[in-house]
Amino acid sequence: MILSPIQKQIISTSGNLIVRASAGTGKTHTMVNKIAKEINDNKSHKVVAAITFTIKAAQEIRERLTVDSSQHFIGTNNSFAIEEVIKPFMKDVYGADFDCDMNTDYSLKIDTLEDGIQKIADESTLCSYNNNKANFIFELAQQIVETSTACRLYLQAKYFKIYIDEYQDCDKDMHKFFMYLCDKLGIETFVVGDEKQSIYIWRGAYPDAFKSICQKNNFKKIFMGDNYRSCQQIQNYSNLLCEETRDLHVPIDSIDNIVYLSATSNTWVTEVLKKIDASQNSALLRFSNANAKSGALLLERQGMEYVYIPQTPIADITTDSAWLYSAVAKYMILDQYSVYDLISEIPVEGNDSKKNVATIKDYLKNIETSINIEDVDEFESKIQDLAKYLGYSTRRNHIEKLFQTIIDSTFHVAFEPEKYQHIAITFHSSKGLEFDQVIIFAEDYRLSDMASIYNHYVAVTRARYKLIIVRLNNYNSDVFHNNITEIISTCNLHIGDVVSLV
Ligand SMILES: Nc1ncnc2c1ncn2[C@@H]1O[C@H](COP(=O)(O)OP(=O)(O)OP(=O)(O)O)[C@@H](O)[C@H]1O
Repeated sequence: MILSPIQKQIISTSGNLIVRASAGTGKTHTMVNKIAKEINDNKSHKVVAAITFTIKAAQEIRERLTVDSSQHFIGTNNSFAIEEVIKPFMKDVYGADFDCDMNTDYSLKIDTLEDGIQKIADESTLCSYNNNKANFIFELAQQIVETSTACRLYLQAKYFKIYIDEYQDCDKDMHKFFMYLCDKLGIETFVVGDEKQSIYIWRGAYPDAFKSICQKNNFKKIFMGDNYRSCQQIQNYSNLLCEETRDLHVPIDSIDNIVYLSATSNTWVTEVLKKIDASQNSALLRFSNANAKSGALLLERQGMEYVYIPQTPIADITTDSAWLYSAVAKYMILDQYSVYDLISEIPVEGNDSKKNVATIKDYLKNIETSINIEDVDEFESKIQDLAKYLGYSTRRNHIEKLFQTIIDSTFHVAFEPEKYQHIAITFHSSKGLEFDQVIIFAEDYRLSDMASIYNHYVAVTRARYKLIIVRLNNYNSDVFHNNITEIISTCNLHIGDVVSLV
């Protein structure tokens, strides 16, 4: 892929930099190229930290990097705070009692920093606050970095640059921590994100933090607006949703790529199927799993095979063994997933895994045998053997969820959604994905606040060339309709100028 001039400019800009990147602008591609270049140019012994929100995104960066990244930290924001600050330096601030191995379990809740610290002392477990607007891990990491000289010297001596992806999803505590590393410790920082794609405000994400970096004098700013994914009409529609991008609207001749379809709950399926090209892929994106599931069923009944991609029982596990459950499930379910794939998922940021392939294979064979005889006790003990070998702890209820995920084949599609041409999922799980055609429902986006507008923006920008917005005859759809009409009218346009009304 040839880099665009703006992508090249981002790669060659040194120093602190914030990139505001609209959907489909190739931000991951650009960040990976930038990291590779700056690692190559680096003449010191120092390394970089590439920080993302999910293990999957971190793996994607590691896989895409064309340079040796084994000495560098590539991992999630939480693992950075835990592995680089809390685990090594907690004892420096809170005493030798904290020189211990720590697990994480974010389903365990506490109310205060003191309670959380006590939990670490008593159970060696890092948990999370009941109040999801506050972040225990990053509050603790902040305390440690501010108090421990050794911690500060360590970070300054080790890192020449920190890259943070999806910054709009950072909460206040993460933002404070990362800005401390940048402003107080002088570690060069690159952040990329898009406030318009902030779909986690409900769980503490604070897009104003991202916007506030744009006001900082010590950061250069670049805006990426060229969407390589969506056709011009879909770009226009998405750009009209937020004030900052409204001036990117480009007049076009045809408005057939977005269909705004009024229907009833009895007629929408027939009407949608008239507009969908069966030979191209498509996704039905809904707010709730229940609606995604029932929508897929209705579409399927009328002859188009839509596969509902469910949330698996293991998806809500929040301990640090979560990756292991997911990897074991993939190993058992997917033909193409090998022991090497499982090993590549071990979250050992900055270090190559030293685990023995043959040993892991033996453990996996034992697990497979226990599944074949459907013996959950035996399964538990075999999972425990593997987890212990890899240095992880397990819980009975999590193992039961894993067992259920593997033996109930209805969950298997969730491990290879790309195999299916037409899928139905929640729009939260569509983040980062793209489809030729996307079907959404007006009732899922009231557009009465920024959180709802951002949700709509993310869903809309998943589409390459066709977007179908279904307007059912109900109150929420009417609220959507009134708000979208008003938003579009602020640009002196009428809804019929922007979408094709059916
Ligand atoms: N310079 C380029 N030339 C052509 N295509 C590009 C270029 N950069 C990115 N693309 C393509 O644009 C699409 C969007 O890229 P990518 O998924 O990396 O964007 P993104 O910014 O991460 O998107 P989002 O934030 O919406 O998930 C991809 O299909 C990618 O291959």
